[in-house]
Amino acid sequence: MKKIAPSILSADFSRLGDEIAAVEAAGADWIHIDVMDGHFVPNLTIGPPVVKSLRKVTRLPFDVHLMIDNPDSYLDAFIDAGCDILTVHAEAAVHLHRTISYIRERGVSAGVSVNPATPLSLLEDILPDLDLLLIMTVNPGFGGQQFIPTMLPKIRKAKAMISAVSPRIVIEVDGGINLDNISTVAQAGADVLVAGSAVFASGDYGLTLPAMRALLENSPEPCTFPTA
Ligand SMILES: O=C(CO)[C@H](O)[C@H](O)COP(=O)(O)O
Ligand SMILES: [Fe+2]
Repeated sequence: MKKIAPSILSADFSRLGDEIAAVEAAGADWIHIDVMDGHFVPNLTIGPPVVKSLRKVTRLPFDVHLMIDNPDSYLDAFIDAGCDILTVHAEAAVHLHRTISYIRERGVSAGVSVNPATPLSLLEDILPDLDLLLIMTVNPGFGGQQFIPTMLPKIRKAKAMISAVSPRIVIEVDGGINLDNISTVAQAGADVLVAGSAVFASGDYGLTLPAMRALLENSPEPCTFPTA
């Protein structure tokens, strides 16, 4: 089954615990947590202490998207804070294979994200070592941006690459996903759909998340990872 991962970047930061509980009640599968450092991207968000305190609120998998330079310096802090999936940007990690290997050695699923301008070919040689490939469909840094339509063929290409090499790898798509395009994005090959503003600005999570689920229900590709 395809998964929906609301991004708390667009939640009310003064009530993050309640917001997570509300999207869980409405049917969220994962909680997507955007970490920004003001260097790799021009925005600042949250760090390990916030992730640690949110860990008390839910047992849903925490899908932590690191948009930070020098991610190796912070892997332990986010793993210790309780993330289940830890994704670094290919553009930010100098020794990407070492970084991924370390995340997996620590018992956490390892993801790599690529910006819209970064070719998938960059990952060709390490693809079998990934658990998750996160394709950015906006330029990272902010919620509420428009999906970049030229990313659709990139998702299809990623699906073909992964099917040939290691079909267990999950494809996650992040940026500008809403009720109008979620079905198309899923059919292109996305297993996990991140949605921030489309969920949290919708006013009624109990309507929006089931509506997204209904649009995904005909999606043919199973996603069995992780099971928590
Ligand atoms: O990584 C991100 C931005 O860098 C966010 O996860 C993403 O933008 C989700 O927000 P929205 O669905 O509003 O585009
Ligand atoms: Fe994200």
